[in-house]
Parts: sequence; C-alpha cells; structure tokens
Amino acid sequence: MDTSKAINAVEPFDYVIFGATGDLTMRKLLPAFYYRMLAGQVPDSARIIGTARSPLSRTEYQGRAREALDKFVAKADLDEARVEAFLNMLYYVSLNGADPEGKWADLKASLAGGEGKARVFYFSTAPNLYRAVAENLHAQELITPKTRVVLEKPIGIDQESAREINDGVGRYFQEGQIFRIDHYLGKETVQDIIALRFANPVLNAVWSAEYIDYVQITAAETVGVEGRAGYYDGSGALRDMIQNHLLQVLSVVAMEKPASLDADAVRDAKVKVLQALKPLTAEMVKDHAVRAQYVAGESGGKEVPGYLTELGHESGTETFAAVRAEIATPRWAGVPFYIRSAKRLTRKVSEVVIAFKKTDHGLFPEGDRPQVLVIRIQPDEGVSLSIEAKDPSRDDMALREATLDVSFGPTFKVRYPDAYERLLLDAVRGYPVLFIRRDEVEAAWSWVEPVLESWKANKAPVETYKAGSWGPEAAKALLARDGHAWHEDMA
Ligand SMILES: NC(=O)C1=CN([C@@H]2O[C@H](COP(=O)(O)OP(=O)(O)OC[C@H]3O[C@@H](n4cnc5c(N)ncnc54)[C@H](OP(=O)(O)O)[C@@H]3O)[C@@H](O)[C@H]2O)C=CC1
Ligand SMILES: O=C1O[C@H](COP(=O)(O)O)[C@@H](O)[C@H](O)[C@H]1O
Repeated sequence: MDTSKAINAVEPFDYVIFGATGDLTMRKLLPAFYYRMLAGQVPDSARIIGTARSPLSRTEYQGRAREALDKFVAKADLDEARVEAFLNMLYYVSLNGADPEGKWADLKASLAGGEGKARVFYFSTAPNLYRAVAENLHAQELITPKTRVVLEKPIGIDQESAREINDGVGRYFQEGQIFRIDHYLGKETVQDIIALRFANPVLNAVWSAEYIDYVQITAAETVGVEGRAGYYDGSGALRDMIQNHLLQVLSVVAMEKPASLDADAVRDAKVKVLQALKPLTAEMVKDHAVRAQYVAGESGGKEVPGYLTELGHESGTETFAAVRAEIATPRWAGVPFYIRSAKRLTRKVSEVVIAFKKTDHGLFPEGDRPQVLVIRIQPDEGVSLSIEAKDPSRDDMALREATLDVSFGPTFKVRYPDAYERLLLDAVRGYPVLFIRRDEVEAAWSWVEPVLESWKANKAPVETYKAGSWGPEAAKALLARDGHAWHEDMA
C-alpha cells in the first residue's frame, strides 16, 4: 500500500467509542483507524478513547487493540513503529454509558484540552442504550459545537423503536450532528453506482423501465451467524441486511439525478425512492417475500451445522430473506426489484444485476438474449456487461455472447479500503452524504414492516435451504413467476 501521500487529512479530533471492547470495534473500527493513519489522514494529536464497562487499564486496552491489529490487518501493513504510534493514540475509560452516576469524570478528564477540536461520539453498543448515552453526554456537558454522534445500525427493530431512538438522540443532537452509519454506503463500489449512472451517457440513457426488464440486488454470505447468534436471532436477514444496506443500495440504483452531490440533494433523491416503494399489504407478503433458515450442509469444503443446531433452541428467525419490490415512479413503472440476503450461501458476493429488455432486432438468427449489467460491489469490485458479437468461427452473421469486464482493483491499481475507513473520518469532517438521514431510516422501516408483521404472525412458511446452496426453491419460484431467474441461474 502506498502510504507516502497524505490525502484529505482531517482536522485534529477526539473520538470516543462506546462499546470499545466489542466485536465491531476490534474487527472493524480499530483496523480502519490504523489504515487511515498509514494513509496519513490521522493527525498526530488525535485521541481515540475507548469506553465500555469492563474494568481495564489503558495498557490492557492497548494490549487488546494490538491483538486486534495482528488479527485483522494484513501482515504486510503491520509496521512496528506505526503500530506503536497508533497504540499511543488509544486511551480507555471504564464507564457504563447508560448510568448517569457512572465514571463520567474520568471521560471528562481524558477529553480535557480538546474543547476546540472536532469531537465524535461513536455509539457501538446495543441500540437500546443510545438514548441514555446521549442524555448522559448532555448532562455531563460533553457536547461541544463541533461534536458529532455516530449511530451504529440497527436503528431500532421497527418503525416505532426507530422513532424513539431518533427522538431520544435528537433531543440532544441536531440532525446535522447525527451520523447514522450504513457501511454499505461507505463501500467504494456503492458510491461508484452514482458515477456509473450519471457520468456515463451510455448507461444513463437506458436507465429506466423503457430498457430495463428487472433488477436484482444480492448480498450473499458464506458465514453462519458466528458469535452473534444472540443478536441475530432477534433480528433476522430482513432487519439485519435488507431494511438498511440493501434498501440503501436500491435507493442509489433507482434515484433520480440529484440536484448536486451535496448531502441533502443526494439524500432527498434517495428518500423519494424509499417513499415510492409500492406498499406491501399483509395479503401480498406470501407472494412477494420468502424467508428461510439454513440446515446442515457444506461451507468452505467443511460440513457445517444448521442454524437451529448452532442456536441450540427453536426459532422462526430467517437466515435467508428475499423480497420483490416495485417503485411507483414513471422511471420504474412495472420493473421488479428482487432483493435478497442470506447467511451460508454458496459464495460471498454482493452485487447489483440489471437485466435489460430483449430487443427484437429482426436481423440475426439468434440474439434475443437480454443484455445483463453486473455491478460487483464485492469481491472483485468491478462491472461487466454482456454483449452480442459476431461469432468469428462462422461465415454467416451468427451471434455469440461476450463480456465487457472491468475489475477496478487491477485497473486503478489501488487497495480497496474497508468502508469503515472512509466513514469514520467523514464523521470528523462533518460530511454526511454517506450516512442515512432520519426520514430514510423511517421510510425503510415503513416499507418492511408489513413483511415483519406477517412473518411474526406466521402467515408465511419458514422454508429451509442447505448450507452452501443458493437458498430455498421458493426464492427461485419468486422470480420464475415473472419469467425471471436469479443471476446464478441465468442461462
Ligand atoms: N459486529 C458486527 O459485525 C456489527 C455490529 N453492528 C452493530 O454495532 C454495535 C456493536 O456490535 P458488537 O460490537 O458486535 O457488539 P458486542 O456485543 O461485541 O459489544 C458490545 C459492546 O458494548 C459494550 N457495552 C455494553 N453495555 C454497555 C454500557 N452500558 N456502557 C458502555 N458500554 C457497554 C460492551 O462492553 P462491556 O460489556 O465491557 O460494557 C462491548 O464493548 C451494535 O449496535 C451492532 O448491531 C453493526 C454491524 C456489524
Ligand atoms: O451489517 C452487517 O453486515 C455484515 C456483512 O457486511 P459485508 O460488508 O461483509 O457485506 C453482516 O455479516 C452482518 O450480519 C450485518 O450485521
């Protein structure tokens, strides 16, 4: 990685993480800060203050952080002197963020001298604590004019709880200070959808129902629920991935051209898509949504147990969810958007697939295959477009399918940063375009709620699928009814 150039260094900051001993901090946040330090974006005076209830000394916390870097940073990027410099930025305060009588004086002491700096509070605890932590920060007078608060997902478990969190945090922070994170928006390839659509007239011209037959948005994982079964069983794939990440991707794919690239212009355009999603009624859910759980199968060449075995008790929580959406705008009239996400599928892939309508050219013997554009969000970030070419092995004008394919990594010769790297520092910059506004969160909950309710009332079966497969037959049937197929089954 080229670390010689400092690009977009941010102003001096103090970053306070609530939940600093947790999985997310260790696996994602600390490695992300380290990489940004390598990139020259973190000023020497920055302080990262971890807080959690565990009684740890600063040295013990630095020890845990060191282990996290060893585990989650590529070996080639672990430079001893830089790791030391990074650990020196870390502090730790043992504090129950929900307790007004907690050790707030210790947190105040560690923030001393930082009153003029940018200050970020990152809430990486269970969301039901956000309100209390915000209230305590206010009571302790720790919110300065240059303070921002980052809220980890999920923002609630339904529309009502999302409103309560938004209202609770909103009592002490202005909307402009609240950064609701959705790490999919921080992925380079999700941002790239905006560039692809609006900077390429060839794509822009065909981006509508006139040319597009249907759209698929997939986030498939090979992992099971790992150490997060407690959280996951209360959530499920629809809440965990579709309500937030995949509806955000959908809104970027489907939005009208924003008036500018300013945060409000882009978010105005996105929220209009979410608000235009055709409501699903309770009766529609069984024909428009599929839920399923994985049973024992194979993943990564190993036998793996089913979800219920991993969990150790009965559960109706879905590890696979697929939903058929439609957007009631002139641009998208009649175009189905199929969205799916699941654990323990065949391979890890997040992608957007745009299937174009067949054209009746009336010239060639073949060639009624639809053109397909695939935007690879991850891995092998890039774009491919199937095209028809003349078959060079024949003398007649027979057609043969070929693919225009660009992989961004080798093309641009850059490392693709983890989404959190960008987002952590955007909160310091006070740059909210890649964060979700309150109305977006609430519109997304409003759309998924009938599905959640119908599933809760057991109005649709919980299908099963073998770990390592592409999901249940019912998911194939969801598309087959429209004469369509998921990407892996496209001819
Ligand atoms: N892990 C992941 O991959 C992802 C997580 N998220 C979200 O990030 C957040 C954190 O997740 P994750 O790290 O997995 O959770 P963990 O359960 O691993 O960690 C929770 C953290 O919160 C701390 N904590 C709990 N109660 C309090 C309290 N009263 N005051 C201060 N700290 C407290 C815990 O430390 P202690 O017990 O010492 O207090 C621990 O550091 C959640 O909102 C989750 O939904 C979002 C996307 C992905
Ligand atoms: O938010 C979450 O995302 C991850 C998947 O993220 P990705 O960047 O690897 O696609 C998922 O594993 C987790 O369950 C969910 O909470």
